[in-house]
Amino acid sequence: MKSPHSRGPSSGRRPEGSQSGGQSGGGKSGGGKFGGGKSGGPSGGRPGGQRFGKGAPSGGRRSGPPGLAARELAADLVAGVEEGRLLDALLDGGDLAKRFEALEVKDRALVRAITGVALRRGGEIADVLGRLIEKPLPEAAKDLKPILTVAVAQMLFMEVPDHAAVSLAVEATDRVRGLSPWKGLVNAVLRRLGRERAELTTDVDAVWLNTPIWLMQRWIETYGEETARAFAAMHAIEPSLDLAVKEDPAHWAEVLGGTVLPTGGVRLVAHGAVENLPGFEEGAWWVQDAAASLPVHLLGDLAGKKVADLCAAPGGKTAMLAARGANVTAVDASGRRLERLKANLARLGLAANVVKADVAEWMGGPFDAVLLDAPCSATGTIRRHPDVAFLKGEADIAGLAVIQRRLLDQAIRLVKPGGLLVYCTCSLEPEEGPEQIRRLGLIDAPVERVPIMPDEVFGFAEMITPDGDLRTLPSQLPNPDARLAGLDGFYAARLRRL
Ligand SMILES: C[S@@+](CC[C@H](N)C(=O)[O-])C[C@H]1O[C@@H](n2cnc3c(N)ncnc32)[C@H](O)[C@@H]1O
Repeated sequence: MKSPHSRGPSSGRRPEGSQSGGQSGGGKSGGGKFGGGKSGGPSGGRPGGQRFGKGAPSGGRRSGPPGLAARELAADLVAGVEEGRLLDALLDGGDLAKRFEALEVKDRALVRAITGVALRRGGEIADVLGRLIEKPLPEAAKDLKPILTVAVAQMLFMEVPDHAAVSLAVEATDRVRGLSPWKGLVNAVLRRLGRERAELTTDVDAVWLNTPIWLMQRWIETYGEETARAFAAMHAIEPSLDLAVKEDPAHWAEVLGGTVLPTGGVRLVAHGAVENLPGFEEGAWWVQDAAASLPVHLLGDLAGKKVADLCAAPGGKTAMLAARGANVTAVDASGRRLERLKANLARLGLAANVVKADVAEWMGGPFDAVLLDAPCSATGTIRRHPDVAFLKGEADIAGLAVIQRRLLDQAIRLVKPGGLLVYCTCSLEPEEGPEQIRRLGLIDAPVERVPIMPDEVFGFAEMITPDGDLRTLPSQLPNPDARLAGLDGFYAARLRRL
C-alpha cells in the first residue's frame, strides 16, 4: 500500500486564480493517495511503522516523561494505519491495544485526539513536512515519519505548546533503536516549523490535500464540487458524540450536557472515554450516529413483529429494533463482532436471537421485516473514522458492490410477501446505494420501492432523493458550533416484497 502521506507530482497549494485547487491541482498523483503537495517528503512515501519498544511489548519499556507514552502510541497507531490496518482493529487486541489499555483515561483520550488529528489532517501535515525536509530521508530514518507527523499534528492543530510537542518528539526519537542520530534533525525541523508556521501553511487547499484524489473526484462527479468540498471540510473536524437513548432523551441530554436531536438521539461534544459517562454502566444509551438511527425508523411499527437484522454486529440497529419491541434475529458472519453485539445487548438489557452465518447463504424466516446494513466502503463515516480515507481504494467499491448484490438478493428471499425490507449502507458511493436498487428493477426482482416520506425522517425533506430513498450527507445538520454539526453519509431504500 502507498503511504497515505505520499503526494503526487503537482502542488496542492491553491493555484492562482482557482477557486478550489480543482481537479488539475489535485491531479492524478501517479499512485499517491492524497492530493497535491510537494513531492518527496520525509519517508519518500514508504509505508512505515514507528516501533517503540519493539520486541519488548510492555515490561521492556522505560517509562518517560508525562505524555510521552501517549505520543509514542499515537505515532505507532499512525504507522499501523499507514501499513494498512484499521484503527479500530489496531485497538482491538494485540500489543498496541495493551499499551492503550495501560494508559490513564486522560492519556487514552489524548492518544485518540492526536491520532485523529494526524489522520484527518494527514495531507496538510505531509505537505508541511515536505517543505521542511527537502530531500527524502534515508531508509534508516523512515521511522521518523510518524514521530514527526504526530508532532506536527499537535503544533499546527492542537492546543499543545510547541516546546512540549518538540521535546517529546525528540525524546521519542531517542528511544527508538537506530534513530538517536536523528534527534538533532527532529529538533531543528520542528523548531523551524514553530518559527515559520505562517509561511509554511498559508495558501494551502486543505480539502484537496487531506482527501484522496480518487474519492474527491468521485464526489464531485456525484454531488458537485461545492458539496464534495463541504464533505471534505467536515472531515477535518472531530465529530460530535451521538447517542441513541432507550428512553427520556431530554433527561439524558441534561445529565450529559448535550442536546436532543430532531432524530430523538442526544448529541454532545466528544470528550474522553464513553465508558466513563453517566448512563453507560446502567445501559441507558448506546453510541450511534444520528444518521445510522434513521433506517430502523423506515420499518414503521415493529412491536411484536419478527424482524431479521442482517449484518448486525456490533448491534447498534439490533438494539434499536429490540427497543422498539421487535422479536429480532441478528445475523453476522463475524464471531468476534457478534461477541461485541452480545455484550452491548447485555449492557442495555435488550434481547435478540444471535446467529453467526454468512447472510448470502443463510436460510431463516420468513420475516415480517428485514434490515440489511450491508458491509461497504464506509466513505460516509470518514468524519468518525478518518483511517477509512487512507485504507479504501476505488477497487474496493467495485468488490463490495458485488458482495452487496449477493446479500441483497438473499435478503429479499427472507421477507414474507407484503413485508418490508430496508437496504442501507454508510457509503456515499452510488454503486453501494441507488445502483443496487436500480439493478433490482433491471432483473425484475420481486420487490417494489416504497418511497420514504419527509415526516418519516423528522421532516428532513433534503434527505430524500427524487426516487424516494434516504440519502444523508456529512455536510447536513449544520450547527454554529462546528463540533456539533454533521451526519454520517447514509443511504437507505425501502422495498416491499411482492
Ligand atoms: C456496517 S457493519 C454492520 C453495523 C451494524 N448493523 C450496526 O448497526 O451496528 C457490517 C457488518 O457486516 C458483517 N458482514 C460482512 N459480510 C457478511 C456476510 N457475508 N454475512 C454476514 N455478515 C457479514 C460484518 O461482520 C459487519 O459486522
